Amino acid sequence: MRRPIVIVSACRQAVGVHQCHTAQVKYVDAVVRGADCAPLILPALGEATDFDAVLAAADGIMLTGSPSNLHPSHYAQDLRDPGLPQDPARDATTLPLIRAALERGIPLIAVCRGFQEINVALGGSLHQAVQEVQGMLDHREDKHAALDAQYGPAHSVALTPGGRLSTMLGGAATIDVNSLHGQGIARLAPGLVVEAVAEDGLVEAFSVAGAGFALGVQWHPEWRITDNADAMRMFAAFGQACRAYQSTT
Ligand SMILES: N[C@@H](CCC(=O)NCCCC(=O)O)C(=O)O
Repeated sequence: MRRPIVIVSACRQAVGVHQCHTAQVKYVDAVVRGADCAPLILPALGEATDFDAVLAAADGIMLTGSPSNLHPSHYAQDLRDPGLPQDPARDATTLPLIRAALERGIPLIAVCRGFQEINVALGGSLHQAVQEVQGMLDHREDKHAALDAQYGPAHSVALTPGGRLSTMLGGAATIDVNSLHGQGIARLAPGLVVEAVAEDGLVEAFSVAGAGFALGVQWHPEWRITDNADAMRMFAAFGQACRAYQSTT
């Protein structure tokens, strides 16, 4: 039997003088080495995407992180800091893709921006700068530190007892996670089930109620995935869900 095909979301950004569709190697590697699936990078074509054709080929979807932010018009707010990177082509690709994938029951795993995209696609909202919200921690990385420090453990999250993520991780109550984001969940979308929260109450992981496998995390399990037993378990469970979905099509 062939490996399940996992669609990996891309960003649209300039590399040198040219516009490119980009997906970081670590996200693609997580699909290969963590989930044992075959990745296909989906360009950020927005409305020009043939969603039916893409979803007919998909056994799973991986929504990646990105330095860019979702445009706040998608959750009815004005843009507070135009200096931060935006990616409207990615917004116009991933938001409809998420809704259509959930309708079809295609397994989803989402990291950081991808996690925020699921919340917004389903009607939730974001804090545009978590660190400016009273009582919240600064969840951003030190951009001057070495990469291993930026992606190293930053804080713990409490997992929902008996929840899908805790169960996936052998009943763990807390895990240490890295943290590289300025935005975060403000209003949780209807239908999302909290799977983990940070010390300041920020929702850091959720699943989608009633969906076969649809898990989003605010942290980066894909970083050095083969060295991270929890991350390998998460992606193995995702790969299993993709194989189960593939067997039904
Ligand atoms: N820009 C958003 C999303 C954060 C995010 O996805 N960070 C990842 C950065 C680079 C990487 O892909 O590793 C925010 O700031 O909240």
